[in-house]
Amino acid sequence: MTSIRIGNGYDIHQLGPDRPLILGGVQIDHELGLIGHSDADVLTHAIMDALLGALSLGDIGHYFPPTDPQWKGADSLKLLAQVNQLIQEKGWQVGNIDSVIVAEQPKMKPHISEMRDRLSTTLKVQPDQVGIKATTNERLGPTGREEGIVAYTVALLVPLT
Ligand SMILES: Nc1ccn([C@@H]2O[C@H](COP(=O)(O)O)[C@@H](O)[C@H]2O)c(=O)n1
Ligand SMILES: C[C@@]1(CO)OP(=O)(O)OP(=O)(O)OC[C@H]1O
Repeated sequence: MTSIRIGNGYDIHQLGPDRPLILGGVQIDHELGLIGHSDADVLTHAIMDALLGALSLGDIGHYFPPTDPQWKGADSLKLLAQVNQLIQEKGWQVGNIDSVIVAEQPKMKPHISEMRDRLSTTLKVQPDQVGIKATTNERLGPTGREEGIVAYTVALLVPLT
């Protein structure tokens, strides 16, 4: 019987005007926001894919199709709560997750503590089980040109106790 499972997740969303910038469930003041069918919370999407991937359960598009009007403007933290429920029903829980946000602007550092609080509450774990880091892309490529924001996540699952 396997006693740990690992998964990884990646997502990218385009930046544009007249959209909120929501990352890890936290709305951040910025002149541009992320474009998507849902609230386009790229960090929470990467986390969901990492959790699903750890149990070979497919990806978020399978559970929340971007073609389904039900998910228009969806609060991604609510989707994460559903994914967390699914992994718990399968007998697993989050051991820890670690994410990187790639964004030229704005500075994430002032918001990371609140993101960790919101995500850990949703995942029913402690904030120290949710790592979030940020980096610029040194002005290189689409993220460096501020055309979008990327997030990567690695997740470790342990048996539910
Ligand atoms: N959107 C961002 C990007 C970076 N940070 C913080 O700045 C540090 C330096 O970033 P470099 O890309 O120049 O290496 C990084 O370690 C983060 O602490 C940030 O808060 N928000
Ligand atoms: C959660 C969903 C729901 O439409 O969000 P989107 O904003 O479409 O974002 P994307 O990461 O392109 O695909 C995931 C979707 O399942």
